Formats: sequence, structure tokens, C-alpha cells
Amino acid sequence: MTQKILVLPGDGIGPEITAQASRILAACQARGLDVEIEEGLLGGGAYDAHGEPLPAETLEKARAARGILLGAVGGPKWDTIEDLAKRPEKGLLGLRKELGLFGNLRPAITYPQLAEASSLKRELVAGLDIMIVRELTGGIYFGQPRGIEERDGQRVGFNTYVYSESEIERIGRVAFELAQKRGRKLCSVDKANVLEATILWREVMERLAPEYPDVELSHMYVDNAAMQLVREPKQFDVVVTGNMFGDILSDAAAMLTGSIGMLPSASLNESGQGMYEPCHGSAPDIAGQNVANPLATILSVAMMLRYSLDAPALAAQIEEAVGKVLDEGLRTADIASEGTRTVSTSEMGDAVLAAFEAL
Ligand SMILES: NC(=O)C1=CN([C@@H]2O[C@H](COP(=O)(O)OP(=O)(O)OC[C@H]3O[C@@H](n4cnc5c(N)ncnc54)[C@H](O)[C@@H]3O)[C@@H](O)[C@H]2O)C=CC1
Ligand SMILES: CC(C)CC(=O)C(=O)O
Ligand SMILES: [Mg+2]
Repeated sequence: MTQKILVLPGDGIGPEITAQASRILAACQARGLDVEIEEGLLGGGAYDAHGEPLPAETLEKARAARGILLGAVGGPKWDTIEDLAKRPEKGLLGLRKELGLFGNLRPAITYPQLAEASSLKRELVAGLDIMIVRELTGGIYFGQPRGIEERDGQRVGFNTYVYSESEIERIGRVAFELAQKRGRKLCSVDKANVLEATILWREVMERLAPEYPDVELSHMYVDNAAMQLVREPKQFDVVVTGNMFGDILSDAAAMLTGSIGMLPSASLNESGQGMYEPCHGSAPDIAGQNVANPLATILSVAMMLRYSLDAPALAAQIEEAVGKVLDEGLRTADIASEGTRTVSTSEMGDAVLAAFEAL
């Protein structure tokens, strides 16, 4: 049956990187992947066109799609919109919430060719393969009450860090099941020495553990986890954590792989429908220059093939093509090092496409 794919280029570098990923998707189609691809508006561009960052038409197309490929949203042009609900980032959060995409997988894998580009010494990152499992539709990014209001003669800003047992349990199960298929180690990251919501988080993880006796569960406070990630990252296999901690830790983990431009992601709901996007933002500082790294977005297509389209062989071919291009010494500026050849966004796309087609 033909499956629908929705591409949402978004803002800033979004259109440049999704253009390259879309070429790979089209090449998969030519190789027999039975999909119908359409585009939509999300974020700042959607606000400019419709006055809403998540127009009803986009939501409708997204509901009908098995996989959504997103570039990134946001940028300084929209940072002054007073109504926060109309900001581009709220469009993205709204889409995640509407589709119930609670399970965010962020694999931090250091390609051997990029060990020199990492922020850490080669021996600390060679062979690194961590899976960060971030809860994506709850926690402080969504908790109520929230706002800015007058109290005792001054304004106060407040947000609520809230998780229910069922929200914790369902992300916990995703993480335990992934750990079973990988290195059988799960580290749950919280701040249970300070936050009640994460005392509950830790309790629920402990309660699930006996159902997964082959997985070794450990707990770590988030401040220590940030430090351990840059001290000895290979101690981790699967990390499970809440929305905000996962957002922050995955950006830190990105630098172990060489660049935030190398970190893909999958955001899944209970039915296997998924949104796939690089972990980075719209990078306004380099937008429109054809220099952004498109590999995280291209690798997000591979995740879509694996997690939503049941096409693992094509996914592996995309990953192999990326490896071949890195073997050839081609690098966008963010991952360049001595002896490599710096290429543009579109040249990197050309090279991955050629390597894919040669397989
Ligand atoms: N998923 C999304 O759509 C996200 C959107 N944002 C939004 O993006 C805008 C910019 O946010 P920032 O905090 O600056 O984060 P950012 O991730 O866009 O950029 C941080 C730094 O990383 C670099 N960078 C990011 N992606 C890159 C790539 N593919 N290749 C090479 N370099 C890359 C940028 O040039 C910049 O120096 C904001 O409006 C923010 O709200 C931020 C994070 C995620
Ligand atoms: C709009 C932001 C919450 C997006 C982000 O930083 C992320 O998902 O990593
Ligand atoms: Mg982020």
C-alpha cells in the first residue's frame, strides 16, 4: 500500500537541508519504496502565510502521513511575536503533541572518520554509540500552569514540571525495549534529589525493571550525567530522560559525534507514525549560505525507513552511503579537519546521492 510522506522544510537552513534529504527519499522511491510525497508549511513560514505556525491544513496532512520529514523552525524574525502560542517553535511542539509523538530517539554515533572532529580525544569517542530516549510530549515544555503574571508588585514567570505515571511508564518501556536490543544497559537521568516529579520518574523506572531482567538499570542526576557524557561517554548505552533534560543532553552528545549537524532523530507515537528531524535548529547564523551540514537530515530519512516504513535495507544503504562519502574525505565546514575537503550543503547531497546510487 502506498504510504504518505509529508516534508516540512521549515525556516532558516531547513529548506536547504531537507532539499538534500528529499533527493535521497526520491532515490529510495526509484528503488521501489512505495510512497507519495507532499510538502507543507510549519513554523515561521507558516505564520507569515497563514498567521499560525501550525495551520490546520498542515495538521491534516500530518495526520494522514506515515512519516514526516522536518527541517527546523524558528529564527530571529519571529522572536518578537508577543503571543508565544504563535511562535514557530510552538507550531512544532503543537504538532508533536497533536500526533502524540512521545518517544524521541536521538542516536549519538561517532563515525570513525569523524573522531578527529569530536570535541573529545579520539580514544574517548571511537566506536561511540549512545541512544538518548527523550520523552517529548510532557514535562516542563507542556506542563500547566505556566505564564508570566504580576505577584506582589513584580512580574513572575512560571512553568510546571509534571509527569504522570502512565507517561513515565510508556517512555520507560520504549527505553527498556531498545536496551534489550542493544547493550542491555539503561541509565535513567533525573533530578530526584530536588524535583518531586522525578522522584516519581525514578520510582516508575524501578517498578518496570523486573519486567526486563536482562537490562541493567541505573540512575543518574542530570548534572552528573552532563559531566559524565563529556568525561567518559562510552559508559552509556541507552539513556532515558524527560523532555527538557533530553533536549539539553542530546545537544551536548552531538558534539561527541563531531557536530550537531550529525545527529538525526525519530519521534514516534504508539502506532509507529513518526516525525523525523535533525536535532539542531534553524541555524539562522548560516542560513541561505549553502554551508549547513545536511547529514543529520539525510540520516533522519534512514530512521524513517527503519522505524515507520519497514524498509531497513534501504535505511542501511543510506547509512552506508554517508560512510562512503566520509571515507572519501568530504566534509561540510562544521566537521572539517586537517586533510579533508570542505564541500557545500548541495555538494554533500550530490555525493551522498551518488554513493547511494552506486550501491
Ligand atoms: N527542531 C527545531 O526546529 C529546533 C528549532 N530551534 C530554533 O532554531 C533557532 C536557532 O536556535 P539555536 O539555539 O541557534 O540552535 P541551532 O541548532 O539552530 O544552532 C546552534 C549552532 O549550531 C550550528 N548548526 C546547527 N545546525 C547545523 C548544521 N546542520 N550544520 C552546521 N552547523 C549547524 C548553527 O550554525 C549554530 O552555530 C531558534 O529559533 C530556535 O528556537 C532550535 C532547536 C530545535
Ligand atoms: C522548539 C524546541 C523545543 C526544539 C528543540 O530544541 C528540540 O526538540 O531539540
Ligand atoms: Mg533542542
